[in-house]
Amino acid sequence: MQQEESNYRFQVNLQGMIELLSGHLYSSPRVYLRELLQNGTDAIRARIQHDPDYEGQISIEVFSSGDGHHTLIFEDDGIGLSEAEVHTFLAIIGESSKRRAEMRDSDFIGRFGIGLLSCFVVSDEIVLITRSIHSDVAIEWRGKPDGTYLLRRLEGEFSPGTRIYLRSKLGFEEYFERSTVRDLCRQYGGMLPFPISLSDGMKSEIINAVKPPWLLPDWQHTAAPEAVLEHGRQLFGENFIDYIPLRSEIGDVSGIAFILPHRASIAAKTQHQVYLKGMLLSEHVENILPDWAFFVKCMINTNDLMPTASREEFYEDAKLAQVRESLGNCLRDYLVYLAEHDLPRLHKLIAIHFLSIKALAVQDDQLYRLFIKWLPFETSQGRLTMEQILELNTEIRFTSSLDEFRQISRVTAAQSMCVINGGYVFDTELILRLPQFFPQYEIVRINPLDITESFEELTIAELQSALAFLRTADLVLQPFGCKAEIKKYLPLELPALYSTSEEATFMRSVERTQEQTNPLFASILESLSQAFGMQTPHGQLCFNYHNPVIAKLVRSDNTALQGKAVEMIYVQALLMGHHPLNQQEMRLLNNGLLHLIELGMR
Ligand SMILES: Nc1ncnc2c1ncn2[C@@H]1O[C@H](COP(=O)(O)OP(=O)(O)OP(=O)(O)O)[C@@H](O)[C@H]1O
Repeated sequence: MQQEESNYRFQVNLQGMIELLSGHLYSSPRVYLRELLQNGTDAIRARIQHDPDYEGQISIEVFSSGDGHHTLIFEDDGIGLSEAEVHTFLAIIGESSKRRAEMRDSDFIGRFGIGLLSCFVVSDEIVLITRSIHSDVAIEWRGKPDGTYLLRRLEGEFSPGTRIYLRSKLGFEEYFERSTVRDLCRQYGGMLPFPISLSDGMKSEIINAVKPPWLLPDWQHTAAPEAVLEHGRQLFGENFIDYIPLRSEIGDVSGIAFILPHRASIAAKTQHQVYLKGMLLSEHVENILPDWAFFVKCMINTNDLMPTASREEFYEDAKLAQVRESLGNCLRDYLVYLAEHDLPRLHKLIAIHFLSIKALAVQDDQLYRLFIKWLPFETSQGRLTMEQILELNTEIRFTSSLDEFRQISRVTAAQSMCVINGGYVFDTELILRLPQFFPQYEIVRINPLDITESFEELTIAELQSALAFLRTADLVLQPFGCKAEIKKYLPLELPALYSTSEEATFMRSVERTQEQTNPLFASILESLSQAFGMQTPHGQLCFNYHNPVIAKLVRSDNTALQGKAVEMIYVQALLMGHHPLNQQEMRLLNNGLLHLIELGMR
């Protein structure tokens, strides 16, 4: 038997929708004012499509009724709504007049048809009085969060436009206070092109009268640089060192990038203030500039990027990627200009923001060629620019990790050997690219174990006298996976140098974790170290025969003293190389110290 089929319609539970929006889509109840400002602006822009000379405005009034509630009246003299439009656009969630074919939708900020619902987060009723420019009749619409609404035609004279009345919900009064409304209007609407007046019945003010100079046409030729920087200071509270105008035809983007007066971290992405068609989208947009541009803070307006429904970010699409590239090019062109025409300013910038420039030079040949000379690197002879390094050396030596650099920086410095620490971000990549631009230089990666090989050997007689000591040292060091060596090197004050390979440093950290972790993980790590074959010695302690204490120790016939001294020198060498100590080594240090104290007291 065939069942009869019936057609039903989906229903929307409006209360549920409001909870969804307020709990998940909107970051705060404050956005209700943003949505009102956006609808008012869109309505004026729609009216201008009919009358290009029209100059619209928005006015807001706030007052408190004696019962503790507050009321906000929001009025625009935009296009208004007819009775039929009220039924369609206000009563159907998701309907928006701004996606209609007859409207030039690129003028509008709204598009999803849900923004007005944000008013229910702060008010139990939305009362809207509107008259369309195409109709003589004004309509009153009263919407409730339970999904019902009342509609009536109003008698009397009304000029075209829309007025919205909101009464504060219990607990949401603060969002209606004059000072809050003023701050929110400034924050969201400070850059809107139409005047926004705010009044509390006693005092009235235009809250967006003063605009930043860079929003004026031709500002680059007319505005004084100090005035631009001063405006940046007021906006972001920083004394920026310079600014760069930004422009991208794709996305119709314009704005300004201020150069930060302090070093910025790559990890903490700079957040920019971004506007969409003059309305603040967010003060925390991170993805509008390339990753390397962490030395600037921007204020940007776009007329042609797609906001997400929360209206706090942009869709990560191909257009956004192109905008990012164009804005990156503005910054890049500025740097190139400085390199060619204004070196003092470039040096000032590099002194603070060399990391950004390194990030850029790594991926861009032209910038590499332009900037590499002035970029600073840490070397065993102190901080030097690449130009200074190239002047002093024909062979460019570097270590690829900070650990390795720390192991050898003191000894290499003492032999007047320049070794660059390639352990910092971008540095090894920059060094490896050198031969591409300076083929006359040879690049050598230094392994700390190689350094000891270049030290002066002991004479046969000296070596014979040191054999007993070396045997004792080997016995002491064996449990620590370390073998003893003895050579002559500078600086004299250094008694011994601990060196190890990168893999062995890794294995030391595995061993330390093994000590601290639970038995299961420890056994996994154990099998890992076996797989790496790390049971054989992986470190080397090279004693310095030039050091007077070592020379004496080698000649001593007190084996017990020699053993204790080797333990302490080993731990000291580890600490000097910034190698963290494991439990066994900690014990060695503690016992050794106590032993010394005891000796002193005897
Ligand atoms: N002040 C106003 N003047 C004229 N029409 C308005 C006004 N406010 C709202 N509307 C009408 O109500 C519709 C729904 O508004 P709502 O704010 O919910 O969504 P939207 O602005 O279209 O899109 P979005 O959700 O992206 O903000 C609008 O498309 C518009 O037609």
